[in-house]
Amino acid sequence: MIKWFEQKDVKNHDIVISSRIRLARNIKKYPFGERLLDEGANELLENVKEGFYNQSEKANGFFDYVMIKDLSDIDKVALMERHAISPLIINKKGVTGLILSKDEGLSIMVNEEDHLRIQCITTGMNMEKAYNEANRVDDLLENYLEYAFDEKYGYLTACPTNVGTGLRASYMIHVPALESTGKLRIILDAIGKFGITVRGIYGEGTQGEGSVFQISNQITLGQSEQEIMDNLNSITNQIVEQERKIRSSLLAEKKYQLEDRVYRSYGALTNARILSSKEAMNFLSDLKLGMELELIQFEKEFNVYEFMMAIQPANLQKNINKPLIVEDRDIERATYIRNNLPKVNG
Ligand SMILES: Nc1ncnc2c1ncn2[C@@H]1O[C@H](COP(=O)(O)OP(=O)(O)OP(=O)(O)O)[C@@H](O)[C@H]1O
Repeated sequence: MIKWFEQKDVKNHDIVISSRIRLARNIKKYPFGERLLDEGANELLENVKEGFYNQSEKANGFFDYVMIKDLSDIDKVALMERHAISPLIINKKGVTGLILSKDEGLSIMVNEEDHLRIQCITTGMNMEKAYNEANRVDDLLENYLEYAFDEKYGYLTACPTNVGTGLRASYMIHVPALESTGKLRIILDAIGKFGITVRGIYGEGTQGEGSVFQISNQITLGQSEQEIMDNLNSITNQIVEQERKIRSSLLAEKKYQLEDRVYRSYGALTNARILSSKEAMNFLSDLKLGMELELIQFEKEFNVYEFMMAIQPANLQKNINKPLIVEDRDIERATYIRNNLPKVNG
């Protein structure tokens, strides 16, 4: 089955890498957060699993279930690098579980910050699809489990910042033109006023890498799901428009400098013997931009974002099938890229 990030031809796919919806839900009969002890957490996990698999006739064969503690450290981090689980659940002590669709687009994290974190990721700018899918799983679980819900406040959550809809909508964007011209900072400062926040490539507390960032709603209370998504869509459309405008003017005014940067990055990727993931991300970001502006063409089609994930520390170790210390990883990363990057045309 193809993964969510392997799908193509979705709106604004060049700039918007993916759309994500996550719903925070809790079950009424269990204590929230740290107050939930292992016994209750185990029972809750079994309940969720049973509820999900019994009600979704398609679940068997389309979804995998694992306890996070049963995964190796590399597998955990590899899933995080592919955005299937959050950094938080990796380090969380206690009983935590994951139900994950084969395409890795739909997941239910159990006993993360909240009892349930339902997440759907789709490729490109397609929040509606992400929302519909997450909603379907939410309805299915709600048939079986009694959620903690208050008439006045909405869904109750472990952290008050998620109360209400419990919804976070987010777009992962690649904005090299805005970043390199210093305009990104200005935009990011301004969008806070509209209740939108910017996070790094792996969410809260992480940095942007290779000009990839995530923008999401901060407010979950006092707005409907549709309002939250409309607000984020309108800001994202403006960011996409600005990024396109700057790309066009760079192309018109600094084509050679841009072309030079793209080819230097290609040169480094195909010749370097040691590459950190940060360096590789920056070079790949230049290639992505170069391809989209038709400054560079490859002999065969390739998805730069998929490549960006493949060279992250844990996924790299999985791809070459051996554990490595940092120094060796940087050498293997350079080798992996040299061996797998397609050749340029002409
Ligand atoms: N648009 C997106 N596409 C792919 N992955 C995403 C996207 N947005 C967020 N993620 C991933 O979701 C995970 C959690 O991100 P983040 O911490 O921002 O969200 P959260 O679930 O809302 O958490 P919290 O409620 O603790 O703030 C991270 O691994 C992040 O990379």
